[in-house]
Amino acid sequence: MTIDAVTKVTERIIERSLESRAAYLEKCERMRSKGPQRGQLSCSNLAHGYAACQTDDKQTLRLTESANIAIVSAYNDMLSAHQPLETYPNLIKDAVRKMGSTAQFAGGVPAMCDGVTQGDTGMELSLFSRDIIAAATAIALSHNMFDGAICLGVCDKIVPGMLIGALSFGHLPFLFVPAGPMPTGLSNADKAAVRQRYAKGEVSSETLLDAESAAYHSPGTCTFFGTANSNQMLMEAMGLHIPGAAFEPPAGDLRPALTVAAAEQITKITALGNDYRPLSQVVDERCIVNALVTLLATGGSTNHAIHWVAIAAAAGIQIDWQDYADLSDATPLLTRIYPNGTADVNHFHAAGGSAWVIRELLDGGFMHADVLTSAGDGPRSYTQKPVMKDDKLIWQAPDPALADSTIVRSAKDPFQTHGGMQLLKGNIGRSVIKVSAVAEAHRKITAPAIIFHEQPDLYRAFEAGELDRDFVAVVRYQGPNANGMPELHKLTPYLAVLQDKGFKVALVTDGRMSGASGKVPAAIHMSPEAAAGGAIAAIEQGDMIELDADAGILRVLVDDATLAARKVTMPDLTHNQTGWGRELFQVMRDHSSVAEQGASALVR
Ligand SMILES: O=C(O)[C@H](O)[C@@H](O)[C@H](O)[C@H](O)COP(=O)(O)O
Ligand code: SF4
Repeated sequence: MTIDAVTKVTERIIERSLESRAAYLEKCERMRSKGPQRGQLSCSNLAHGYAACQTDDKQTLRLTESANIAIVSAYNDMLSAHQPLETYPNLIKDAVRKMGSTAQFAGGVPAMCDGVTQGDTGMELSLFSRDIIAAATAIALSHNMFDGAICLGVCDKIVPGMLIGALSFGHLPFLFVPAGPMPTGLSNADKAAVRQRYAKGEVSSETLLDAESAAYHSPGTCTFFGTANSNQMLMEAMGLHIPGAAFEPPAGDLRPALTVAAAEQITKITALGNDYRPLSQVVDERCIVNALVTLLATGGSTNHAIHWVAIAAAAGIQIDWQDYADLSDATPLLTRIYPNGTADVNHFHAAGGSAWVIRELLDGGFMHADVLTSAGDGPRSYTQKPVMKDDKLIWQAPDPALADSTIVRSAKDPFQTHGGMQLLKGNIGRSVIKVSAVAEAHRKITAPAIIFHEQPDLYRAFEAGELDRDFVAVVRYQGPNANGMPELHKLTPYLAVLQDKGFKVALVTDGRMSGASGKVPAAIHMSPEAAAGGAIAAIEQGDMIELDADAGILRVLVDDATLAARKVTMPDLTHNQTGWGRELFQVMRDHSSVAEQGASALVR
């Protein structure tokens, strides 16, 4: 039985989405009704489609009795989280062939590492790379040779982009296959401490590099609960993984067994069999609410206040930040994983992991239990953890003896009675803040504004000693129309040093923060953005800004008439519109929707 607030928000979303959802489902039915995809192709199309296949595969593909599975992969050597994916396609092909079906590597999608681009120009392409990934996924699937698909991807914009692209083929079933976290190295807290010491000039860049290299040291996803690991948690909650695939490490025999299990499962759930599970039926309004509740219960990435709006829209479902806020008010915080605590995702997994969270949310009535999933039998199957027993993959409940109460809590005794995210309203616009990572003492601040138009301006002011005081950093012209809405996570060590010195500091921006950003209160995704004439552009040096995260208030203490009468001079933004590929993204900056609608140039 779902609790009232979850039911209320779900019904509100269904109501709001009636028309768009019906149109989406009609489109998917139109694609399905044409029958097995390759059966619609001409002889020439089909021959081209299997020209490079092995002879026995060609014979199988000439017929339409067995499934042909698309593999779409975000493999590259740049993302530690994606490097292990290199070997997965052949594992999948062999497993599918053993099922009497075929699999083809349908296409690759690009994947950017936000850790490599953080604070650098490349970060200005990051958000829009999600839409490029969505389009690349559609290009891979456009060959219409397929009855189902497996998507290999993990990181920030990649899973959202692949899911948006997959939803354009909602008549097909999909499974998402990750590679798992890297082993724990230098703890996230120790890494952050070295960064702060570097910001204060106390250690050399050599020492900093040693610390960063000890934190990020091998294949696998980085171990903070940022956007990538939030993706994995939400894929479990939406039933788009093989249960428990999220946080098993890349090494060892479980990971390949889970990948083979995904290959076997996808061949069973196509329209050619009798257990058809199209993506359009899995991703419905209740599934989206299950994802939001799980995000809020785990203090997941604020980027999902943008990505899941775009994903929902791709399924004809309309959600907004009030939905997040109302669900957050009703959802208990069940985990403390860095930046919301000191444990990392490996510790979380050992303490019970995704299975624990989903069990607590289902038992507490916070998640819809009666929904279709791509594997198992509804979300309840995702309350089990995979183990190898006598070389066989089986699932069992997490061991209660391992449930470390500093990392995971029951819904009856949570860390907080409300979730990790808050909607902020006021005379500057609408923004969001992740409260799960901000200490109570720092959630309320009234202080003068200091205006910045570029991240380095803040570093320079810090180094010049100009910031040793209470202030609210207003970092603007960082929205999608301005420069592609980069994450401003490089500001964290500087602001954290000032907070540790005892100053009351906060950040207000129309840009983003990383899912790994934490202890400094940051009102982000300000809509409308400065470059679109938002009120954030009219804030002047010294204006008093009031932020009350718990009350959901953010305002500049200037009367409306004065604020409206202010003349705003738009800074010259042309310098960040060319170089390092940015000229290729102008059309996306020009046509992006606002953050609260998913900040997309493709999905509406
Ligand atoms: O949203 C996220 O989770 C971040 O974009 C993350 O993917 C990025 O890599 C951070 O920069 C990591 O944190 P550090 O920069 O602190 O290593
Ligand atoms: S989690 Fe972030 S930093 Fe780590 S590989 Fe993925 S994108 Fe890069």
